[in-house]
Amino acid sequence: MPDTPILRLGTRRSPLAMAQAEEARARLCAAHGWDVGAVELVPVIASGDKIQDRPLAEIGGKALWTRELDLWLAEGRIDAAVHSMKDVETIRPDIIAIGAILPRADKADTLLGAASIAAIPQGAKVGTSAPRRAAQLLHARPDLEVVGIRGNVATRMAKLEAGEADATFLAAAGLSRLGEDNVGVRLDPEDWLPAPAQAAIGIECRASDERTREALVVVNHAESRDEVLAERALLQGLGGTCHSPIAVLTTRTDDRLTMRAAIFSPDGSQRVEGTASFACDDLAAPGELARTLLDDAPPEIAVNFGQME
Ligand SMILES: NCc1[nH]cc(CCC(=O)O)c1CC(=O)O
Repeated sequence: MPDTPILRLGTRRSPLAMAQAEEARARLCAAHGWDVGAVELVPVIASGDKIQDRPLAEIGGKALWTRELDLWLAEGRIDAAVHSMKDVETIRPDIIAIGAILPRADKADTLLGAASIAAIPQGAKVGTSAPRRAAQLLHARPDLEVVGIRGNVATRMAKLEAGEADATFLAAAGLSRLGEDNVGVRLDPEDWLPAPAQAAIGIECRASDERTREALVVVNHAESRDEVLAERALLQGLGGTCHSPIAVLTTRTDDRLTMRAAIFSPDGSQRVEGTASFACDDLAAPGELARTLLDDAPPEIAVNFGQME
């Protein structure tokens, strides 16, 4: 093991964050031929991890996951930081760059507690704090009751066992990265649209740090990056915040992306959907799709859009 690591990689401390950081480390070491000691994992406690009992949207949004790691990056205490790109704000500080997007995993959500959305018993309680999952569910099943549920994957599964809810959702990617591949039912992303950037792990660094940028670009997965940047451009165009129910599925054929996006009113009663097909590096096209969706959106939807984070 080298005495000093080549790269100090910051991460949140939850089991899922640590698993993602291990994956990032393994890919970096394999790509560069480094031994495992070359990448030091530096666990940092995020504000979002300290507050577990209130919905994320209520306590300050996505910045709760990035603020501490951003600070550690800015101060040079770490060289890079691993994130679930789904949790990273659309607009980032200028000093921070996305150095790599790792190969994206399964974008699907998993349903726990019922065999399908249709099979959830009439009037049942479904636990989720995600505006997209709540609105998409109520759109299909207005009879159901959505109850807030937060915490890491293990906590949420325990809350389901304890009867706090009859069913809940977890991202298939998170479950699989925790080795929980055999729980629940995978919801086909064509029918149940995922969140922007779901299942994508990003590694950020200081924009000015050429040495780290060169180290990270080697593990960048170009196709995944195209999708993630396109979905983030859609979010930016929509002025979406953590209160905005936004669902999107991007698929690729050769060098073109096809994006299907839907926005909802929080109670699911209103839904607007649109599709666009564009060259994989055309980041203006998702912005245009966003404008089309907003033009069609009734006030019940629009109220949660068109804002900055
Ligand atoms: N909202 C929390 C969150 N952020 C990232 C994941 C894991 C899935 C991913 O990598 O996108 C999860 C858990 C979940 O949604 O079940």
